[in-house]
Amino acid sequence: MEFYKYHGLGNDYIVIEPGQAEDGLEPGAIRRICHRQCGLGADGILLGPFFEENGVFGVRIFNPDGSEAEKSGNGLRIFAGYLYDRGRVSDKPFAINTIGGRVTAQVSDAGHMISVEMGQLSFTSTQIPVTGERREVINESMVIGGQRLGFCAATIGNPHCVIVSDEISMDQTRRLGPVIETHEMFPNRTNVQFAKILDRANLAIEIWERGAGYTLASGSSASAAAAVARRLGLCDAEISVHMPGGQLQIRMDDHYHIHMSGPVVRVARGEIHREVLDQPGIADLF
Ligand SMILES: N[C@@H](CCC[C@H](N)C(=O)O)C(=O)O
Repeated sequence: MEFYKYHGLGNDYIVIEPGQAEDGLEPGAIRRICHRQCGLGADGILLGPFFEENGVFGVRIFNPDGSEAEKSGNGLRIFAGYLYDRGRVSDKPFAINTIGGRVTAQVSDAGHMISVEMGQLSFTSTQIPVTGERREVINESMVIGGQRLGFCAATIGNPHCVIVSDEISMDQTRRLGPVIETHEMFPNRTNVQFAKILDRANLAIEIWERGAGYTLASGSSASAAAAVARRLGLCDAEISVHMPGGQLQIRMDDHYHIHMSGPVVRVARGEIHREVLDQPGIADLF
């Protein structure tokens, strides 16, 4: 099975064309390929392009636990870079369909910089989804491990829970992230961001990704955290989001249509051996 690997600020994805995985990619195969020790290792797999109406490119996005994500900011920037490298798009804007909605991508600097119009972010509980009556999920609280945490929730196609805090750390994110990800308030689970406001144009986040765990960067997480910071009146409309893997630039209008841009790096291309997919037991290790 031929693969291409890229990363966006340390958030790494494998691109596989549908023709290379004729039986599709079942969750066990995804877990084996993404496994850091026994497979290729990745924060997810991008299966595409699927060609849809009017030449729009379609992609399916899988998490390393085998679940399917509706959207991924870095995943989409990487997929756009892949299409550019394969000569399927130029430096003009083009559309990509995800199950979380259509986005517009644009490649620049010979495939090193990629921007995506991510769509419109919403804070509405029924869209995210968050349990309970329909409302905007702003400044709510929950008790996690005996600690009361204030949070906001949002969707840009995939769900996010943003906790604004004066102190953020990898340890806290690794400890509380999985508990919040699977909290009963979030029936589809959630991505989690701990966010520290640096000033009106800069925000730092630590990320726990649904289905992937602790990651160095996430485009949809950066979008959600920036939108929450603006909604709370703490930041302006153009924000640099600082993550352990580097920075993404986020810009939004008054209706939370999000524009994101940042770098993508080509890592490798090659062949995934059949025996990776045949390893018994590995699929349960995630
Ligand atoms: N890395 C991503 C998000 C990938 C999907 C996420 N784990 C989910 O399940 O929603 C990004 O850059 O946005």
